[in-house]
Amino acid sequence: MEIDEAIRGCEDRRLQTKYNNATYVIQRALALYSIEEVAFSFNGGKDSTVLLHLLRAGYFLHKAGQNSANGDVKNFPIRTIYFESPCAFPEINSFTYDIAATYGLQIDTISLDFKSGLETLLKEKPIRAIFLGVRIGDPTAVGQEQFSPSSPGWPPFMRVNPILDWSYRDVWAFLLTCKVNYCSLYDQGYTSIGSIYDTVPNSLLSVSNSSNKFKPAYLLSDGRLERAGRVKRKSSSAGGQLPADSNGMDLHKNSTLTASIIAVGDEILFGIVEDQVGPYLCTKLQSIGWSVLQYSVVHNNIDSVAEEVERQKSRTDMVFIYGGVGPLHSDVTLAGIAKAFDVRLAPDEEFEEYLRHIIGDQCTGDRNEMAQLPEGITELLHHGKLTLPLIKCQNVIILSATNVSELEKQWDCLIELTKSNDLLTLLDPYISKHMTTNLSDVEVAQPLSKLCLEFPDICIGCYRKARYGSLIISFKGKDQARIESAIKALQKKFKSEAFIEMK
Ligand SMILES: Cc1cc2nc3c(=O)[nH]c(=O)nc-3n(C[C@H](O)[C@H](O)[C@H](O)COP(=O)(O)O)c2cc1C
Ligand SMILES: Nc1ncnc2c1ncn2[C@@H]1O[C@H](COP(=O)(O)OP(=O)(O)OP(=O)(O)O)[C@@H](O)[C@H]1O
Ligand SMILES: [Mg+2]
Repeated sequence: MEIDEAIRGCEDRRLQTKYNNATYVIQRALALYSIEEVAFSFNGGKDSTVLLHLLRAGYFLHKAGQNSANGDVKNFPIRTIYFESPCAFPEINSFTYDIAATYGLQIDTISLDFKSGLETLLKEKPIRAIFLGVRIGDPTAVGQEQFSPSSPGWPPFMRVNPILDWSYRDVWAFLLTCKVNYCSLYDQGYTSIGSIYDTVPNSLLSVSNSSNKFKPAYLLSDGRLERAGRVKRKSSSAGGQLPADSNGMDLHKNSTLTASIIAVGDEILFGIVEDQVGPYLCTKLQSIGWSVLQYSVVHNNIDSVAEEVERQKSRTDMVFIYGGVGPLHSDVTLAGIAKAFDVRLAPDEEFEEYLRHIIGDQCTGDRNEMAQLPEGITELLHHGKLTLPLIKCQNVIILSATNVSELEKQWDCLIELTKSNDLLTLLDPYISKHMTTNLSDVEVAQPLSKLCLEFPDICIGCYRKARYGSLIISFKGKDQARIESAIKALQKKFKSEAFIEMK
C-alpha cells in the first residue's frame, strides 16, 4: 500500500509517530463499528485530503490484521459525504470529484446545511461514526477529543478525529512525503479554505514585488497563521478591525478604538517594584490613536487574571497583558486567559519548537508547561526580530516585556506585523498640550466645567504634582486646531498670562 510504504520509508520520525497514532485511531474505529456504520466527511480541503489517505492506509492495515488486505487504489468502501455549497470554490468542487473518481469513493452529495443534512442522512443510513479532518487550532476543535460524541442538539453519532493533534507542518509533511494530489488553490497561496466569500490567499505568502503572486501553502512558516487568509468579519472585539472602503483605505481614521492594560504582578501590589511597562504602553497606544480605558494590576493568581481578562475582553477592542508568563509557579497568565475564554491549556507544538531553540531540550517534552497555550483561540505572532513569537488569544495580546526597552522592541514588531496582518488598526495619533496655572482650583473649577461642554471632542483633565504647587490642565484630542481653540477659549475667561504652556 503506497501510503504506508511512503511513510515507513521516510526519515521523518515525527511524521511516522503521527501516522501511527492516526492509523491506530482509525483501526480502533473500524474495530468498533462495521463498515456500513462509518462515514468519511470529505470536502476537498488539505486536512480532509490527509484524512482520505490515512483512511485508505488504516483500512488496509485493518484488513491486513484479518489477512484480507488488498492494496488496490480503488479499494475504499467507506461511505463518503460531501456537503456541497454554491459558495464553494470551483477548484474545491472539481478536486473533490476528481479524487472520488481516482480512488473510487462512493460520495453522497448533500445540499443541505450540516445539521439538517446529517439528520436526513442518519435517518436513512445506519451511520454511527463519522471521520473528520478537524485539527486542534480549528475554531470548531475546542473541547473535542479523538472520539467525541456529536454535540447536544445534533443527531447522535461519534465524531472521530484521527488528525486532531496534527500541526499545519505535519499536514504538509504528509502530503509532500506521500506525493499525493491536493487542491490547486494551495499552490496559489491559500492556506485554509472556507467559502469564496470569506477566503483569500494568505498575505504572509505574497511574493514581495507582486501584489497578486503567492507562494505555495506548504511554505507558510508559522502554521498558527493558516487562517490569516480568512476574511475577518466585522466585530467590535476582533482586534479593532474597522471597515475599509473598496481601496482598502480606512474610513474611520478618526474613530476611537479602546484598549485595556493588565499587569500581572504581586511585586507591584506589594509595592516593591514600580511598573514602567504599563505607563509606557499607554503612550504607545495614544501614538496610534487608541484610547486606554483601564490599566489594572492583578495578583499572580489564575482567578484574579481570569476575572480581569473576562471583564476587559468584552469591554475594550484589545487587551494587553504582561507579567506572569514563563515556567515558574507564579506564571499563571496563560492559564488565567484560558479560564476567561472557557478553554483548556493544550500543548502547542509550534511554540514548543521555538522554546526548544532558545532553551534546548532541558525544558521541553511532556512537562513543558511553557508550551501549553489556550486551545483553539491562540495565534502566534512571529517577527524575525523576536526570539519568541508574541501570543494573541482572540483580542488579548500577551507581551513578555519586563521593562521599557523590551516593550519598545515588542511594540515595534507589533506595529510592523500590523502592516501585513491587520493586527491593530492604526488611527490618527492623539495630541496633547499641557498648561500650568497658579490660579486656585476654586477659581478655575466652573469655567473649566463649561469648557468641557463647549469642547466635548477634547479630553480636558487637571492634575497637580503637589497639593500647593501649580495646577496642570491637559488637553487631549486628535485635532490640533480644536485643542488650540479650547486653550484660547480658556485663556479668554481669565487673563491670558494666567496659563503657561508646559514643554
Ligand atoms: C460531519 C460533520 C459533523 C459535525 N458535527 C458537529 C457537532 O456535533 N457539533 C457541532 O457543533 N458542529 C458540528 N459540525 C459543524 C462543524 O463543527 C463546523 O461548524 C463546520 O465544520 C463549519 O465550519 P466553518 O464555519 O468553518 O465552515 C459538524 C460538521 C460536519 C461536516
Ligand atoms: N463541506 C463539507 N463537506 C464535508 N465535510 C466537511 C465540509 N466542511 C468541513 N468538513 C469536515 O470538517 C473538516 C475540517 O474542515 P476544515 O475546513 O478545517 O479543513 P479542510 O477543509 O480539510 O482544510 P482547510 O483547513 O485547508 O480548509 C474537514 O476536514 C471535513 O472532514
Ligand atoms: Mg476548509
